[in-house]
Amino acid sequence: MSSSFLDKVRETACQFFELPKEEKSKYCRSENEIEGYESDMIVSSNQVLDWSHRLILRVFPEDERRNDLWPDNPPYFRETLIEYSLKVKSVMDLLYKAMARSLNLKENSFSGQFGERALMHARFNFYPRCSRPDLVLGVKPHTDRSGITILLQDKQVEGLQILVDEKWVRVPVIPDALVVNLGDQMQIMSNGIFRSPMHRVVTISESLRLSVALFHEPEPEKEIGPVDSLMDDGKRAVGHRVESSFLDKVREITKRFFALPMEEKHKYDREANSLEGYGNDPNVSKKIIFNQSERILLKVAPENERRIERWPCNPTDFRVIVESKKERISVAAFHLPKYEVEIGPVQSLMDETRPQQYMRLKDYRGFYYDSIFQGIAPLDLVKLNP
Ligand SMILES: O=C(O)CCC(=O)C(=O)O
Ligand SMILES: [Fe+2]
Repeated sequence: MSSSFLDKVRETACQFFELPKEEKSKYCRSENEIEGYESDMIVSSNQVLDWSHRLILRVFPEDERRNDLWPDNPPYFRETLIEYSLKVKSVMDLLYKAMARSLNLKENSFSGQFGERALMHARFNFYPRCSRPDLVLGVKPHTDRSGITILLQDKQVEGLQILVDEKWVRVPVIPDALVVNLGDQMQIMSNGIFRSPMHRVVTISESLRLSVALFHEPEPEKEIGPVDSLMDDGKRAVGHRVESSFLDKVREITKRFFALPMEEKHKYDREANSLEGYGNDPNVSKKIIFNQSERILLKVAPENERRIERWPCNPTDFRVIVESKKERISVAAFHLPKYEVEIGPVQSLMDETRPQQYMRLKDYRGFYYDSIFQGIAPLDLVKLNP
């Protein structure tokens, strides 16, 4: 979608919210209905309100549009929303397929659950300036109930935050990027592998903020559920398609190896200049705190680079187990670019407002170990203008 088209969507929404109150109230939400225009801004002592105005409209199925609630003003509101929704829908279709493929599922495992009459709702959010941002939120913490939500954020003003490990993390404004959020129904269909994150919108006193969210969800009569192959007997998620009995074996040989007497484990010791073998953190700096843990690190692929003499023969099935599912367990877990290949930020993720943050580089290992010597985080070594 072109930058100018996304600007047009924002502009259209803005023009609606700028209409006089009486004009907007023609489209007011009635009690017990979802669609229409509404604002939560009546201040009440015992109700926690959202500091926002919003307009909610069902866009699909087409024959369920409440045309009486679609604004006539600005005049191109309708065509802009329809064009935008169709474009977003095709992005969503791609995402459902890609997410299924990433779990080795059939492409239609998720999209096939939505039905012919899947719903798409548009929610236009308008957050006025707020003199006490410490007291109110733009939107209270919630998860979306959708499959996927695609959010067009304000071009300049941040506000969205996501709860990650019990901390609120800001979602940055990247002009012309769309934010993809997964909703509860995606969490259900993926048997908990894809999460529907808790998020909220904070208010600020300096500027108003606008966002347009499109929510896509299955047709209400259709039963949805976790994709069969994402469940094993104990109904645990095994999206990686490795049977849980095999995972138990991996845990067991790992435990048995570490339970061996020290002399036995020392046979596989890491040599001074090598990463592979048994040991703990290389003791290279006084500044950093070492992990109090033992580990054994083995290169599994490429196959001809394995140092087989470092692979334990005890427990006897160690080599067989590590080897037998190599692609699924070890390679996927430690997948690195080839050391000779230069990597760097993707060009289209950099612009004037978000200049290049990290240098282009080859063989990150060098930086990684240098950083241990210097007692700093490795990413700080490769960050530009820290
Ligand atoms: O305004 C935003 O950035 C997010 C709004 C939101 O979470 C929602 O409409 O569900
Ligand atoms: Fe949301």
